[in-house]
Amino acid sequence: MFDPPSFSSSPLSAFAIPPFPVLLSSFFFIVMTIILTPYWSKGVQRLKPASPPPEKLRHGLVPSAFNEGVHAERALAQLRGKDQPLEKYIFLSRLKSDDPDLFYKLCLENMAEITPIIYTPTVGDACIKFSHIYRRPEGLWVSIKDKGNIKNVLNNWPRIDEARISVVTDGSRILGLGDLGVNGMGISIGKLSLYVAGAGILPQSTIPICLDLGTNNQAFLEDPFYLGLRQKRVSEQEMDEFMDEFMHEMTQAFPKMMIQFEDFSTDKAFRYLERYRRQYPVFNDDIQGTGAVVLSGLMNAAKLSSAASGMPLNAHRILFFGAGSAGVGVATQLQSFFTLQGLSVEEARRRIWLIDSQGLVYESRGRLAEHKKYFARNDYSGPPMTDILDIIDYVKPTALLGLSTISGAFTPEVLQLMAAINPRPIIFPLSNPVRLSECSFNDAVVNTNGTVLFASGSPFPEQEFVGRVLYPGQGNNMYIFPGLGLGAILSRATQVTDSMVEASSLGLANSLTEEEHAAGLLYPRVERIREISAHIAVQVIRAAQKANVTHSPELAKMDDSQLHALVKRKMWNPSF
Ligand SMILES: NC(=O)C1=CN([C@@H]2O[C@H](COP(=O)(O)OP(=O)(O)OC[C@H]3O[C@@H](n4cnc5c(N)ncnc54)[C@H](O)[C@@H]3O)[C@@H](O)[C@H]2O)C=CC1
Ligand SMILES: CC(=O)C(=O)O
Ligand SMILES: [Mg+2]
Repeated sequence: MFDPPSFSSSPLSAFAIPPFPVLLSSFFFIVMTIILTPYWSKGVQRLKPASPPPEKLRHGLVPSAFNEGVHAERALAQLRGKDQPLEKYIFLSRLKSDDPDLFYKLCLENMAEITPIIYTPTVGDACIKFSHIYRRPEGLWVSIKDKGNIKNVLNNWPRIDEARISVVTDGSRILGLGDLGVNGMGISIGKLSLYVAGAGILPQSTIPICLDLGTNNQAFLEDPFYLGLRQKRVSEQEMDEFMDEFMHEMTQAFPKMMIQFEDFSTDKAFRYLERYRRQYPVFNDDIQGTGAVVLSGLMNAAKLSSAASGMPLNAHRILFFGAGSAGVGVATQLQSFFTLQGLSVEEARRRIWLIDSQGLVYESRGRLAEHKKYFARNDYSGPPMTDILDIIDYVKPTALLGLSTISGAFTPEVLQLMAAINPRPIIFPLSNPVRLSECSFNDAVVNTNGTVLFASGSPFPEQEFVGRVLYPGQGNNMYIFPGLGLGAILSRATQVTDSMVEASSLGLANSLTEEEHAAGLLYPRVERIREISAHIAVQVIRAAQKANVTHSPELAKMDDSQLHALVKRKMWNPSF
């Protein structure tokens, strides 16, 4: 019998000289490796999915008549073929993870159609059902159980060096829907999709973050599908300790990160904005972003209203229905509407009235929450005034702004009374989502005989009235945060100052085209969001430079047109 040669019989066999055939084949292998390596490595590189692979390599992997342009139309037809908004949301969410370029191409080309699906109002339903429609991980989850170990959780993020912007929620007040616990992740995801679509932020530099600090939503605690901790919300002290660690570790793990706080319940919204805003680049979208977007729309509306009434701009009277983080945030920002007209800050404060769940907010009413004190009236001391009609009669507002979450609170009588005292009443029902809006556009048009200057938080369709088409404005912070965030990132701002927020608002207000002004719009058309965000980003960068909070000396040397060109160049575009 032939015995195969043994190379392993002695401990030194690994060093023994192999027989000739083996030597020959090894030599052949080495030569071929040297010759072919450049081709193989090129081939491997060419197979990388970073840029679309050449058509040749796709041969056989796609059907013969496949064409990207037609495929985009196909995807849009698939989207439109779905009946329910939530099905559309799920379809788009899947598309975003399968093919981000196609997803963002569709967003950019169909902003007015897609924004209400990935954002308000549908994102509200998606958040309510988030634990039921959940498919795959997206974003970063940090829970109270991670306290003391947050650093390691953050370091698990796969693209740590690229991270530039995060939207952080604790889910305690999602839109006007209350405490949705970790289901709030949907709002962080939705806002960041708008950062990408609206301002060209690189998709891979965004991190949606949801903090799991328990929930007081009993139905969720009992729901077997609920994705969060089964415990009530932690105490204020425990949350403070958690937040201090979280914010510190965020800046350690992601030193170039801008942080947007989103949909924290009112007490926490004010608390954590105040606690961190001078230490980290952070802003609160509900307080500051909403303030900026409403200031902008109000500036445009007040001009039209004053043109009809002859009333000077500084004589407007603003009544807020709702005095939470959004109401008080907007009221604070609106003071600059009056100071820009020459009033002192104190005079500006006196142009503003608040209503909360107990009626008109005034000093002698009794104990007031801290955030309401600044705007509490000292010129009324009678019995509590609780009826909105009585309050309108007393204040005689030119503008009525709703941030209350009370659906239908602006009844036909309220709207008619506003129209009776103003040739062009300003009515902004800003609560989200649509079903919580204080009134619909149709109600506002009909009950003011078409004179209303209208903006809502969620979108309403345009209306025909007496042979004219009337357009509703969308007074939503989505017009502000993409440009504000982009400006802050590009200037490497160390803080988001009040002046940067105000600059974003003025930038938005003066971004309307002549055609938009002629159509009576209060906000630019959403299809122009990229252009608007670029314009806002330039104003924000300039404000950051003036406030001396930037780390980008090269931008300071540019004139405005160079800076604008740079901002546009920096915007990511889907390649499809
Ligand atoms: N359009 C936009 O861009 C934005 C809209 N919002 C919306 O604003 C709404 C309020 O948000 P937050 O201020 O954070 O909520 P919040 O719950 O802190 O404030 C609600 C306010 O409405 C008052 N209110 C409740 N019931 C009332 C009643 N029956 N009569 C009079 N006042 C009543 C409350 O006292 C409270 O002052 C939400 O629907 C949210 O979606 C928030 C941020 C941005
Ligand atoms: C739009 C938004 O931020 C909100 O409704 O909370
Ligand atoms: Mg919000």
